[in-house]
Formats: sequence, structure tokens, C-alpha cells
Amino acid sequence: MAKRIDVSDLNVYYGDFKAVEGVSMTVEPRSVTAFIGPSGCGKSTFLRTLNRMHEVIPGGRVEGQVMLDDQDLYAPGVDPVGVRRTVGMVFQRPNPFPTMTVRDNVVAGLKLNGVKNKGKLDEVVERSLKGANLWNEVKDRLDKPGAGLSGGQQQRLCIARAIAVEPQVLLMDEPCSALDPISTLAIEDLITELKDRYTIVIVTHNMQQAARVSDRTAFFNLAATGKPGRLIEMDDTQKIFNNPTEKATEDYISGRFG
Ligand SMILES: Nc1ncnc2c1ncn2[C@@H]1O[C@H](COP(=O)(O)OP(=O)(O)OP(=O)(O)O)[C@@H](O)[C@H]1O
Repeated sequence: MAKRIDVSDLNVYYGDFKAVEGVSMTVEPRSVTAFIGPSGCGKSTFLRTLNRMHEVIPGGRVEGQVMLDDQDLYAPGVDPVGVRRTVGMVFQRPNPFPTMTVRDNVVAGLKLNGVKNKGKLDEVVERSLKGANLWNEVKDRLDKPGAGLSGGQQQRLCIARAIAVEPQVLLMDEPCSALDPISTLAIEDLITELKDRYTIVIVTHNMQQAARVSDRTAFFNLAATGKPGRLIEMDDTQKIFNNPTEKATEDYISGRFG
């Protein structure tokens, strides 16, 4: 189910502004890859190119190639909505649909795709909430509003919603930045469990988090404000944190800038 991502020579623009330049990388299936780097270096921008979310921003455009196994995501005729179903995303702030129940939040995507069978929907609700380690906490309040859950529970609800449509890749943009330490650990444990089935990419400002959850780490940087962000180094997380090749990586992870 999990797929490999192969990016070649990607440039990402907002109108005339080149926000990210020349990124090539491979993300292995069933692994967690962390994107780290100082604010503004383009981590979130680049992440959004991996499921064609960047182009929903006015002026947003991409040059280069993103392959998901053997599918070119930017080839003519590829449906971006289908891409977003295959490559799910979890955002910084938990964003359950506020007026929907817990149950309806989980199956919102399936219902949009026309699935109506109650037995099937119930099965997906239970499987997805179990997959997101939330079932035991919410099984007695499936028909209460999703917005009534705690922040950490809401974020796990968003993860359940993302996995309900059975994506092959999960992108997470600072998924713990709005959460307390206990909820953060719950999400980190969940990420570790989910990597058996998914290819996971996570943007994080938290170095310990990158070190704890990821197998591979990509360090992005930018030469100066207004210049495009670039991928400086990508390697096994152990290597990046213990013995990086580039001095800029070492300076960043040891807290000398950023
Ligand atoms: N919607 C937008 N329109 C124009 N420029 C944007 C937009 N979003 C981001 N940018 C610019 O693109 C560059 C990269 O931003 P991005 O948010 O991807 O960086 P980041 O590394 O994720 O930063 P942070 O760690 O602060 O979230 C920045 O110069 C930013 O100002």
C-alpha cells in the first residue's frame, strides 16, 4: 500500500517568487522522513507539492517531477483530487469539521465519494479510529461533535479522517505544534505505528521529535531572506544528528541558528 516518492529537480513558485529551488529526493515506503530547517526555508511549501496542494494557492506553480512509484503526479491529465486522496495530509492545527459528529468527521471523505452503506461506514469509523489510537476514548461519543474533543484527540481524529480513505502516503505539517507534551507523545507513538503501513513525511521544528520519530531527515536552508530554500542534506536521522556532512546542518541542529 505504501508508495515511494521520487522528486527530481523541483522548483516551487508563488507567482514570480521562487520559494524552493532544485530539490531532488527519494522517500522510501514504510518509513518516516522528517523535514527540518529554519523558518521560511520552504518545508511546508515543498510538502504541499507532494499532494498537489500547493497549486490551490493563487500563483502557486511547480517545475520538475514528483513520482509516486511509477505515477508522475504532475503529468497532464492527472486528477489532483485523486492525488490528494492517495496522499493524505494532516495540518498544524487540528481542523475537524466543526459542525460534524466524530463519526461523520471520520467518514466525510467516503461520503463525498458516494459511499452510503451504513455497515461499511461503521466499519471504516471503527478501523480508522482504532488506527489513530482514539477508538477507546470516543467509542461512546461517536455522535457528539468532533469539535468537543480535546486538542490532542482532535488531531488524532484528523489522522483518523486522513487514513479513512486509505491513502498510501501521509503528509504531516507540524502535527504536534498546537498540542501539549502528552498529546504530542501520543501522536509520535501513532506515527511510529502507522509507518508499518504508510509512507510518512513530517515537517517539524522540534529536533527531539525528528530524532525520535524519523528514519530519515532532510535539512532545508535558505541563503538569505528572499532567496529560495534548498535541500542541503538528507540522510539517516542518526547520521544527520550525530555526524552531518554539511556544516550548515551541524550549526542548525546544534542550535547555532534558526
Ligand atoms: N501563500 C503564500 N504566498 C506567497 N508566499 C508564500 C506563501 N506561503 C509561503 N510563502 C513564502 O514561501 C517561503 C517558504 O515558506 P514556508 O511556509 O514553506 O516555509 P517553512 O520552512 O515551512 O516555514 P515555517 O517553518 O516558518 O513554517 C517563505 O518566504 C514564505 O514567506
